[in-house]
Amino acid sequence: METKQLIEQIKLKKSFLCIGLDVDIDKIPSHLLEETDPVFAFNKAIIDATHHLAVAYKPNIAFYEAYGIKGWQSLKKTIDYINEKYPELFTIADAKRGDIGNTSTMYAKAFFEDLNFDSVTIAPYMGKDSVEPFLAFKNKHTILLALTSNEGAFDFQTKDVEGVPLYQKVLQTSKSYKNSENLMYVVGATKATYLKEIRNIIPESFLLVPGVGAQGGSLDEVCKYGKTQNIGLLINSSRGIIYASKDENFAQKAAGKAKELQQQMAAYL
Ligand SMILES: O=c1ccn([C@@H]2O[C@H](COP(=O)(O)O)[C@@H](O)[C@H]2O)c(=O)[nH]1
Repeated sequence: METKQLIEQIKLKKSFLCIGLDVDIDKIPSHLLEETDPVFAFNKAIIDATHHLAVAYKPNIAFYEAYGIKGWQSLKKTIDYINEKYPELFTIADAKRGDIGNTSTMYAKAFFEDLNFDSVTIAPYMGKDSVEPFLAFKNKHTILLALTSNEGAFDFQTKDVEGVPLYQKVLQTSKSYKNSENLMYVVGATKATYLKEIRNIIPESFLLVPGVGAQGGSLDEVCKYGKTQNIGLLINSSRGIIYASKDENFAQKAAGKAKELQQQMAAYL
């Protein structure tokens, strides 16, 4: 998907909500366990109930890999369902990959060609030749970890490197990569105050912002410091939406939680 289509959807839906499909079989309603593929049944119900309130969906790949072949099949069915029924939705494989170039190319093929995601999250630690194979794909987006939402972000990401914090070095250096127009970045909602500095370096790039809801980040703070003219934000909530209820009406309850966030977002559009 081209960035301009994503921006059109944000304006149309008055939403920059990304719903995280982090499906833990122990947390889904028990009646779904009778289905042939409970994870897909859960995702399908959540997507059908919330697609008008969100512009993006982000399955975290760990939640599928944890169930082996079955998990990968559930992931494939989920992405195929979105691409066929709701092609206007932006899809993110939260996989945090990155390796030597030869291997990164195969990761890129897996997520962009075989699964047909619009974007994938990448760890920047191995540098330019580990990121550029992802950037080579037209109309696909590489979402580089910049400043993550967890406490451990302070172990390395904020440490000084040649006079600037490492996360700022990642932002600056990545701008020189080939096809850098295909870059987006991850910045945690729990680090909202850093967004002012971040916007000085990357004024227009889209940011994937996890950490509202279960991790306690504030949507208003993120918008205050990180919003651009085109919004430039995809704010993710996973557990806070998908586990709103364990009852038969779980999808409607999830839609209620998504609507709360969408209405907050509408005020900025
Ligand atoms: O810095 C980061 C990067 C990725 N994540 C992922 O986002 C979701 C957040 O889930 P919640 O349930 O809304 O807390 C999850 O998949 C994380 O692995 C992140 O939280 N922070």
